[in-house]
Amino acid sequence: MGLESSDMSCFISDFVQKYGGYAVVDGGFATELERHGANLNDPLWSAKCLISSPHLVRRVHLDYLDAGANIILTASYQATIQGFEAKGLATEEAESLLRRSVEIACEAREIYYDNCTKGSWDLVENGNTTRRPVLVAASIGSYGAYLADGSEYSGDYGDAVTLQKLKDFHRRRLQILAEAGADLIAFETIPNKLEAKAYAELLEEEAINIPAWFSFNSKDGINVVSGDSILECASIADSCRQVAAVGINCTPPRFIHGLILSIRKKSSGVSDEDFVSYIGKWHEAGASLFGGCCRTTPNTIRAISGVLSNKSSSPFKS
Ligand code: MET
Ligand SMILES: [Zn+2]
Repeated sequence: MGLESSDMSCFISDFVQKYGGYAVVDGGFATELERHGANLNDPLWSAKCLISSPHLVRRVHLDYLDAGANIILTASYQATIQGFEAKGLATEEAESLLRRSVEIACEAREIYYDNCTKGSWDLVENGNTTRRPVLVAASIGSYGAYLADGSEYSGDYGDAVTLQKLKDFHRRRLQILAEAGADLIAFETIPNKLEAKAYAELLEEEAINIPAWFSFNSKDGINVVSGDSILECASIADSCRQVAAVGINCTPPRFIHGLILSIRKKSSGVSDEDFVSYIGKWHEAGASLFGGCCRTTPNTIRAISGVLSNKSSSPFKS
């Protein structure tokens, strides 16, 4: 898929507008892999399953689709060429695993579509029934995720990590994932301004022709984890023509409302009840993409999907 630049920045808003004013994103991928018995105690974390158990990756995508997600994120969050090479894989093998992460998500989507009993997920559009669409977002985790030292939650990479170093680190993976057949790129758990800038510059330099979303994480509800201003981070995203949405992930639900108000753009987002009790407020604050992250499960997503579909039948402020 390739889009004109104006189509890219409106891609998410057009999508949510067309399908009821919101979209449901999946929840914790690694969390659900572990629930199925995967041992992710490894520098590759969830991406380890791309090597050892691709069937489980497909299973987890299907769990989230069955739970009502209509945007699923690939298992590539912690999949990096450098990380695979550190395991002894050749560069070509590493690159093909990245492509595989997108293919597996697309396969799960096909299986899901095939299994949908007619009527259950159909939307009526201009009098015709259409299939409820599912988007595949290629996940890109931050440099800190590759380091596997928790620095995606501090945003502190040290002075040696420059803008150029981050761009060099991310460039090839971004190129591969953008050409692998995903509908969009999901940059997740962005902990600082520097990395947001690196992504924005790479999207431009590489002329990436699918849209992207930027998702930051926060531990105080005010700034991103590094202490950089969420507003400054969001404006880096805003000024990039390929960025179609800005949001928050892997952040305690109690912080999300304030952050949405700060960002004033689109947002994605731990007991299930807790999580779900916030959804209406987040929607009213202007968010339109709702999902989970670590420690959320298909049950969380089912509950979110339920709340939103009930709400959309009543007048909804946005
Ligand atoms: N999409 C990734 C996952 O759910 C994001 C993790 S945030 C540390 O495993
Ligand atoms: Zn997370």
